[in-house]
Amino acid sequence: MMNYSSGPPDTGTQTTESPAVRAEGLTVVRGPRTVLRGLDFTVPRGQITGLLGPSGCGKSTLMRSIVGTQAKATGTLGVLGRPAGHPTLRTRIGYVTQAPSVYDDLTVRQNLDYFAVILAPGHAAADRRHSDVTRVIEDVDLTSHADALAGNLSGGQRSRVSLGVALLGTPELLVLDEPTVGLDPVLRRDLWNLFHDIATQRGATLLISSHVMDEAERCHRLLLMREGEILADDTPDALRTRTGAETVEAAFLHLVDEAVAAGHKKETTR
Ligand SMILES: Nc1ncnc2c1ncn2[C@@H]1O[C@H](COP(=O)(O)OP(=O)(O)OP(=O)(O)O)[C@@H](O)[C@H]1O
Repeated sequence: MMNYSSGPPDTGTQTTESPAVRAEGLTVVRGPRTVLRGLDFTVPRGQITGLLGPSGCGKSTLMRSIVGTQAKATGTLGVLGRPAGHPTLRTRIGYVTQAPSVYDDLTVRQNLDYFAVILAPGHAAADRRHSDVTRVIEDVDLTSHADALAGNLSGGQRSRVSLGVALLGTPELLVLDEPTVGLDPVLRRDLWNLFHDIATQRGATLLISSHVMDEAERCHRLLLMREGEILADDTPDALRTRTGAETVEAAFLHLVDEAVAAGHKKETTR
């Protein structure tokens, strides 16, 4: 069960400076394991925050907590000024999981039409739905496949249909779990350009997970994770400067070595 405390009361007068996400002591237990260990962090509004770390470090669990679908999460977790999982957040957050959620027996356009009707039902919204769906198909570069069955698409194309669904409602917060896995370099570049457009032109906040370190360089801020803990919460530049490393990847490895050394030190002084 989700068991977040709500944090400071939501006054409905959040300033643009208040972070999109604020976590204090966020802890998640999955099965016998404590997967997130008392995390404190913020995700600033209108920027791209990258969530990076090795496979199994807890990135998806953290994202599921933010979108309100993670069981056994405790601590304080505020999202867009509400406790995570609050019903009013449903239309304000777009979430794309690693497994594409598309209907194989519908075409790309039919998939998007279906979700567009859920977001904006009624005859009066038909024209808007049509233009939204066409815009999104262009955004995710699937115009030439708009009438192809989703079941006949490649893995990367199916992921882009899922991303399109999340972009339909012009959400304030987009949570994207490894959206570029399996994509070729040109598509990855185009998608990152799209992410930047969404942040700068629409003022949306994006939280994007990846374990590809070169993608870290494209983020405004980074949360670097390891084994359920946050190793660093900073800009790519500040991380490189702080560690004296040339790349974020080298900075991350430096921080891992530091954390391991600190762990050893703690063990030997016990
Ligand atoms: N249902 C579950 N029961 C117990 N442990 C789980 C369960 N699901 C995930 N875990 C564990 O939680 C930890 C974090 O998993 P999570 O999926 O959040 O990692 P991740 O960083 O997103 O990994 P990846 O990059 O491979 O997707 C992992 O060690 C995993 O084994």
